Amino acid sequence: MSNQSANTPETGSENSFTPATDINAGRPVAGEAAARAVNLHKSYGQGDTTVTALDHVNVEFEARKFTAIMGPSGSGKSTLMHCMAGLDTATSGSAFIGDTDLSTLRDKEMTALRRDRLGFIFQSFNLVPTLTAAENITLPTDIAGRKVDQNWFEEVTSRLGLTDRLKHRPAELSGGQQQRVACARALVSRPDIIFGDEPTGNLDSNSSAEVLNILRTAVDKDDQTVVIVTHDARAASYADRVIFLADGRVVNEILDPKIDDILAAMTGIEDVK
Ligand SMILES: Nc1ncnc2c1ncn2[C@@H]1O[C@H](COP(=O)(O)OP(=O)(O)OP(=O)(O)O)[C@@H](O)[C@H]1O
Repeated sequence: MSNQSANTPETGSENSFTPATDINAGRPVAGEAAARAVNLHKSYGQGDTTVTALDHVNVEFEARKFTAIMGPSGSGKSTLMHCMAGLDTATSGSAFIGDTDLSTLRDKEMTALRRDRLGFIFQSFNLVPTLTAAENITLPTDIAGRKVDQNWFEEVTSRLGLTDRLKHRPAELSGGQQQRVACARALVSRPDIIFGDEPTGNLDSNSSAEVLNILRTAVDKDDQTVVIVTHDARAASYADRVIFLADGRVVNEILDPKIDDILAAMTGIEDVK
């Protein structure tokens, strides 16, 4: 399927975008789900001051695909990603990684799952300033007490153009290089799923394209699953699928997204609000 939502055939035709809620958006994916939210609900506060960040979300993230999550500010994107990645807990409902319901895990099991199966890339890089690039990249593997796969380390760092930067500390690297170090750190342990929260948010367009190409390659060549939150239609156009949130609900999705379709969908959602 190309260039249109599975359920909103009008998406993508010029001037004909209908900003209606797509009731099937977030429906079960065709292939195996690497992660899924089942009736996931997250609220903050109580009584009159309750804020609903996620409103009973059901969504699947297909294995070996690149999914982008978009939506207006405050629509629940980061909350969804953080609940899916075990970095935050939902008020009710379940977040699954593969067949594992995260709400059933004890702290130690959650730590092991995050370490063994998930990779993270954040907007703010989150590198340790006193360590070199190489040390930052291998830190999670070192902490886990595991041996770094040296061939894979060399492959990843060379693909990321970091070979001659490995002895530098973060302060001696550009923003784009620091984000590539953060990507290498997420890739080097070969996680099943890489979650990125605005992974290109602090980068110029060249560095953004590099990082997005790396994530695309992780899916196309290395059979990994990538899920990112982004505000940037260009970044989202690297994905196989974009899901759109509004007010804590999945309201639309586009498969094989093109930039214009993404922009039209975003405008539609903002107009409805
Ligand atoms: N710790 C918190 N306490 C209270 N409300 C919160 C908290 N964290 C998030 N929220 C609220 O939950 C809602 C969803 O927030 P979230 O950060 O998931 O949105 P977002 O779509 O990622 O926004 P942005 O694009 O601005 O980063 C917002 O209304 C936000 O104000």
